[in-house]
Amino acid sequence: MSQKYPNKIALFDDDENILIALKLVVQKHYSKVSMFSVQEELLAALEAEEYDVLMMDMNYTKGEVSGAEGLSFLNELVAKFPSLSIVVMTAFSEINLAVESMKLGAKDFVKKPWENARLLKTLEQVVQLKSTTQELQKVKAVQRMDFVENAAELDFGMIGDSQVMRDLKATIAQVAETDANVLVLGENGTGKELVAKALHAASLRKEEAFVKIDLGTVHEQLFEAELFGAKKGAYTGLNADKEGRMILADKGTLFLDEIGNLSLPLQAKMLSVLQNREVIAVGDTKAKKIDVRLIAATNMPLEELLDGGKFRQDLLYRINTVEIVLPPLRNRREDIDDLLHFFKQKFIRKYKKEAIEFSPKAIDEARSYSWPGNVRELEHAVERAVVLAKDGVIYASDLVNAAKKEIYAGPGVLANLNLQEMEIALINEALKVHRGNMTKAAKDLGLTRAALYRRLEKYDL
Ligand SMILES: Nc1ncnc2c1ncn2[C@@H]1O[C@H](COP(=O)(O)OP(=O)(O)OP(=O)(O)O)[C@@H](O)[C@H]1O
Repeated sequence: MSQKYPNKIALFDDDENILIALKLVVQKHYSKVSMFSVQEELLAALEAEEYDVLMMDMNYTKGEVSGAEGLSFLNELVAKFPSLSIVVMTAFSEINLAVESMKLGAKDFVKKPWENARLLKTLEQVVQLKSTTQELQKVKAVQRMDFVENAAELDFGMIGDSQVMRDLKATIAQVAETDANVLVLGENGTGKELVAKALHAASLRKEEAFVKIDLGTVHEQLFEAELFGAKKGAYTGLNADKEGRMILADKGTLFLDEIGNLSLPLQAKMLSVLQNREVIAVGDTKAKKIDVRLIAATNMPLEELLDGGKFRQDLLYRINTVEIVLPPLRNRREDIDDLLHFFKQKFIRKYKKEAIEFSPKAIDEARSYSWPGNVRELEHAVERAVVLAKDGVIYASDLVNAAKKEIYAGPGVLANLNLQEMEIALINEALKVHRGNMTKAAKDLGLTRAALYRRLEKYDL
C-alpha cells in the first residue's frame, strides 16, 4: 500500500502502550487514526464525527478476563453506530469471544499478539467491504425506485433476487404478452396480487383497465349484479342501470382473487361466462360480449381446492392455462434482506423520517423468523418499526418480536383454544419479548405487576 486510504480509524484499548504500537502500524496506511482508552471519550468522539472502522480490544479493562464487559460495550456500540465497522481484538486463547463478538455485529477479529501484515489485511478487507456495501446499497436503492416507477419495463416492482424470484419474473415476462389465463397460487401475503398487476402492466392490455374482484367478499346474492351488472328495477332499490365489473374489465384484465371461495352454483355461472365470453346483466335479456384476460388467485393449495369436489375441474382447466406458484417467504429467505431495506426506504419516505438503520441482530432475527404472514407481515413489521424507531435504529425487539407477538394474538392462528394454555403461552411470550422485564411484560399483557406475579406462581413459570 503506497497511498493512504482516506478512511478514519478509531483504536480503543485501555493499555496506552498497545494503543501506541497499534497506531504506529495503522497510521502509515490510513489518513486519520485516533486513539481512545476511556469508553466515554470514545463514545463522544464517535458521536461527534463519523469513523469508518473501530478496532477495539475485548479485554480492555485491566484484570478483566471474561470479556463480558467488552461484549456489552460492543453491543452498545453496534446499536448506537450501525454504520461503523467494528474489528475486535481478542487474546489467542479466546476464539469464543471473537465468535460471540461477530454474532453481535463485529465485522472481523484480530488475535493478540498480532502480526502487522495480517492486521492490516483484516482492516483493508473491512474497509473495502464497507465501501462496496455502501455502493451496492446506493445503486440498488436507485434501481428499486425505478422499478416502482417503471414497473412494467423493469422489474414489475417485485423485490427479491432469489432464484425463485428471478424465475418468476422471467415467467411473467414470457406469459404477460400472451392472452393466456393465469392461476396464481400462494399463501396469503406472498404477492399474488402484485403478480397479477405485473402481468397486466407488461401485457398488451396495459392501457386498459385492471379490475379486481375479491370473491371472498362478494355477497352470494349480489354476485351476478356485481359481476355482470343489473338493469334498473331488477331488484328493489335499484334506480339506475348498474355496470357489472366484468364489463368494466372489457378489453383489460380481470383479476379474480380468492377464487377458492366461490360456491358451486357460482362456479357454474362463472364457467358459462368464460366459455361463452359473454355476460347477461340481471333483468336483461341480451348478452354482452366481453373480452377479458383472466387472472385468478387462491391461497389454497390445488389439491385442497379440488379435494371433495369443492371446485369444478372444468372451471379449473379454464383458468389455469398457466400456473404461477409463489413460495412462502420462509422458503426464499435470500429475499428477506432486500425486502427489509426496500420497505424501510419506502416508509422513511412516507413518514418523512431521517435515516434509519437495522441493528445487525434485527436483520439476523428477521432472516431466521418464519414470517407466516409472508411479505405482507414483513411490510407491516417494517412500517411499524420505522414509525416507532428512536435514535435511527430498528432493534430486533421492534421488528421480529413485535411481529411474532402480533401473529400470536391474531385470530385464526392460535395453536389451540384452551384458555389456560393460551394464558401461559402469552405470558411466556410477553416475558420473552421484554427479556424478562416484569413491568413491561405486565403492561403488554394488560395486567398489574402483582397480577403477573400471581400468575407466574400459579402456573409455576
Ligand atoms: N416481491 C415483492 N416485492 C415488493 N413488495 C411485495 C412483494 N411481494 C409482496 N409485496 C407486497 O406485500 C403486500 C402483500 O402482497 P399481495 O397483496 O400481492 O399478496 P397476496 O398474495 O395477494 O395476498 P392475499 O392472498 O392475502 O390477498 C403488498 O403490499 C405487496 O405490494
